[in-house]
Formats: sequence, C-alpha cells, structure tokens
Amino acid sequence: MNPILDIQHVTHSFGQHTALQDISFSVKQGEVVGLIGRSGAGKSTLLRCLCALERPQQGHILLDGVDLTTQPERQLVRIRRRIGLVFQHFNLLTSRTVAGNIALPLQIAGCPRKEQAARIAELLDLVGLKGFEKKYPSQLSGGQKQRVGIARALAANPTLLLCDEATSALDPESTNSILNLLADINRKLGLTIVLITHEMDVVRRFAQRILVLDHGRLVEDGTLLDFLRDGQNNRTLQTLLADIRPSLPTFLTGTLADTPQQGPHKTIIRLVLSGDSASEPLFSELSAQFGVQAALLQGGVTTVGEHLSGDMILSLEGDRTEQALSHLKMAAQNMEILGYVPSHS
Ligand SMILES: Nc1ncnc2c1ncn2[C@@H]1O[C@H](COP(=O)(O)OP(=O)(O)OP(=O)(O)O)[C@@H](O)[C@H]1O
Repeated sequence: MNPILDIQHVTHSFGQHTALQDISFSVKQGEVVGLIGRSGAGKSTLLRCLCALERPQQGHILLDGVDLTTQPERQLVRIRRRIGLVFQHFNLLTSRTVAGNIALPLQIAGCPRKEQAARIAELLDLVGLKGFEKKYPSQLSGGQKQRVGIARALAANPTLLLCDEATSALDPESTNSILNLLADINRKLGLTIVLITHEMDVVRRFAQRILVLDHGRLVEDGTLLDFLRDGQNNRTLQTLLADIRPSLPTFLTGTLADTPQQGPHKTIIRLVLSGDSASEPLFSELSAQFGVQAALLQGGVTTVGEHLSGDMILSLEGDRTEQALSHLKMAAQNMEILGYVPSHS
C-alpha cells in the first residue's frame, strides 16, 4: 500500500540557517506518529511544509500521492482542506458558538446548511461534547476547547490530522483525556495522525512510532521500546528519555559503587521488558529459580500503544545474583548494571 504521507529529501533554509536538512520518512494510512524535538529542532518548519504553508527549497512532500511542492497555490487551497490541524492554543473564534466554530470548515467547503447541523451533532458526539452546541469558547475549560478544536479539524473529513503541541497548554488530566480521544478517533475512523511535540511523555503514551528531529535532521525513527533498548549511547535519545525514565532513588545515589563491595551487598539494575516478559511474575521467578530477592525501587510496567512495556530499577540480593543477571539478560529487552550498594541500604 502506498504511504498516505511521503516526505522525500526535504531541505529548507532561512537565509544562511538550515532549518530542515534532507528529511525523509513516510507514514502509512492509519498510523499514529509522534514527531519530537527540542526547541529550534525544526518541528514548526516541518509542520508548515506538511500543510503546504511553506514550500521547501528542496525535496518532495506527497500527500496521498499528490506532490504538494509542485502544486499551484489554488490547488494547495483545496489540498489544505484535506489536512485537519489541531493547535496548541485551540484558535477558536470567541464570537462564535461551539457549533459555529465547527461549522467554519463546512461552510468553506460549501456544505449545505441542513447537512452542517447533522455533521456538527455527529462530531460533538464523537468528541464527547453533546449538548455544548450553543456555548461560547469562554464558557469552556481548556480540555473542552481542545475537543472543539479537534471536532473542527475533523469536520471536513481530512485525510491526515496534524496536531501541533495539542496538549502543551493543558493540565495533566486534560492532556490524558485529549490523548485518549485522539487514540479513540484513530481507532474508530482509521485516521492517520501526526502529533508534533517537545514532550516525550506525550509521545510515550500515544504514538505507535516516534520520529526524533534534532538540529533540522531526522535522527531517529522507531518505537519507544527500540529507544529504551538501543538508546544507551545516544545522547539525543538519552536527553529525551530522561524526562520519562525512572531515576535512581536519591537515598541510593550517595552509596552506589561501580564494583561490588566486600560483604553482603545488593546489585542495582535497570531493566527494560516488553510483551510477554513484562507480564511474567518476575520477582517470584527470581526467588524460586535463583533464591535471589528482587525489590522494585523505581518505575514499573505500563501499556505503550497496544503492548505492555516495563522500565524499572531493581535491587537484587542473593548468592546466585550472577546467574539471575544472566537469566534477565536473556529474558529482557535490555539489562544494565547501575552499581552496587551495601545490603543495609
Ligand atoms: N521565519 C523564519 N526566519 C528565520 N529563521 C527561522 C524562521 N522560522 C524558523 N526559523 C529558525 O529555524 C529553526 C527551526 O525553527 P522551528 O520553529 O521550526 O523549531 P521548533 O522545533 O518548532 O522550535 P519550538 O519548539 O521552539 O517552536 C530555528 O533555529 C529558528 O530560529
């Protein structure tokens, strides 16, 4: 199947400054992709290119097979209607009601009045705002405003939904509910979603696949599990992952040594698990097979997309710790020894 979005060797500069450098990736129909990067990485510039507000100086951007970089402006106006945009600050018209805001793209598309009302009711139901038609944006919470923003973005049945820092202005609870809503929309409508953000925690919970932009270059393309497993020596990934990874408890940082001490000690490890291994009874297994006592110090198992994934810091203690470590190395996606502490720590 052809990709819904195909970015080929896109380069774009502002004067001497290269904001995007030879970017290539493609997105399949129905995929949920998180595009992450620090401030200045080039996210907004790429987003503007994706929705044809900026024409890259080099390369091609194909949306459903149509090259945006070669279309005349009047064609681009029509193509932009096929891209739903969700903004950080909602961009709602304060003088219009909720229904009036959602109606806007329908009016631009020339949708008959009767059909507009039915479509608005359908969209309000989809985003969980039934009965909110007559309210004004000033009467809504941030999360509700973003639901209106999403309904408006979906109104004209877009081919692609682009979310630009869609949760960055929201509190954690609203962020969660908006991410759940977007996941629900992806499941129900099979809509392709590209979510642009600087927050790893957002893509961690939501994206099936993560693209990392750094200094205008696409430096990573993979799943969170790929990054946790292989990112140990990758500074860009380490910086991004530091926001979401469990860290060593402070009460241990002072006593952690690089080599095992004389006398009874615990081995402190970081473990990345996925799929079956994340749901297995790890602690009882280590105890039964090796007589090793394992204690969870930080982290745990969470659901990432459809899969279970574990990222945790453990302490292990027992005479057969070496054998237990060899076993974990085989069973886990990644196992790293962080150091050793005296038993009484
Ligand atoms: N119109 C412009 N003129 C000149 N330089 C620009 C322009 N737009 C962006 N840049 C530069 O291009 C680089 C990428 O900017 P961009 O806004 O795409 O990054 P970003 O990842 O979206 O950052 P942020 O998260 O802070 O919004 C930056 O160095 C920025 O200063």
